Amino acid sequence: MESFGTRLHRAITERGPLCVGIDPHPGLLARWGLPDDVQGLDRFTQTVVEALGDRVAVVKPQSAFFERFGSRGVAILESTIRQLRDAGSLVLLDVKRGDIGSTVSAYASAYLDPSSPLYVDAVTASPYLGVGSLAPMFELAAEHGGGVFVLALTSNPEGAAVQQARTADGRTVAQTVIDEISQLNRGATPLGSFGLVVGATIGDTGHDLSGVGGPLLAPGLGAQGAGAADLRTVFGSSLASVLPSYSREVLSAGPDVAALRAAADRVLVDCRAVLPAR
Ligand SMILES: O=c1ccn([C@@H]2O[C@H](COP(=O)(O)O)[C@@H](O)[C@H]2O)c(=O)[nH]1
Repeated sequence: MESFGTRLHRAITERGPLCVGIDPHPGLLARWGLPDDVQGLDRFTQTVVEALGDRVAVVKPQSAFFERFGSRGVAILESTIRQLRDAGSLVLLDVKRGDIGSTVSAYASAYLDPSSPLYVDAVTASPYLGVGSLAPMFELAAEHGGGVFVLALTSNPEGAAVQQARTADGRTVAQTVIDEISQLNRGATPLGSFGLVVGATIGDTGHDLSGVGGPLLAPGLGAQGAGAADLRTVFGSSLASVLPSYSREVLSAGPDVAALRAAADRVLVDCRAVLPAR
């Protein structure tokens, strides 16, 4: 079975280095002329699937915006995941899960076991109960060709106080996460299956990302203020591993399908101007 890293590498080669998030904010639903209810959510996600499912390498539904409608919202998330995968996108579910290991096993089954209704190609995970507590996710991902993106240096301004705090050995908390994930990817080619989340908003923090060997998801572009040019400052010599991620910047072009496609094409051109050819 092909690893997630191999599948992601191919998707990026074929479709370009871009992840687009599905974040149906109430304000976006209103802007699209849709009600803030389950029908509005369904119409919104159907439109994004139609516009981008067959052209963007990775689509990242933000689970919170589906969960806020309860079981009917989660049912729409399930069908959205299936439709995106059928259309050829890799689906990265943004859920930022993390807990003690025995509970992480259940999260792993929920998202990374192919028999689950919420089965996706990859998930986001929080390492703040210890990177080791995420081991059940790493194991199930490896078994079934899935991926895990672990938060390292998040795009929000509050993240730095925790993530850039120094540990007893002098490394930052984030650097310890980076180093542990680098170990997991050792020897993987062309790309490891274990990624990191590093915000495009954080500037030059001096962290060493050169040995990660897996994808570096870069949210914070567009609505949070970072632009493609900021990727150079944040990632330096690791630019070749970056997967830029945009949500509101692209989604605000809807509901017209052609306009959504044009917005995704535009941000991809911006990113290609900065990232090495892949
Ligand atoms: O550090 C992080 C980690 C995750 N996110 C998520 O990405 C999108 C960003 O949406 P935009 O509309 O492009 O701002 C959203 O789902 C966040 O929860 C992040 O922003 N930063």
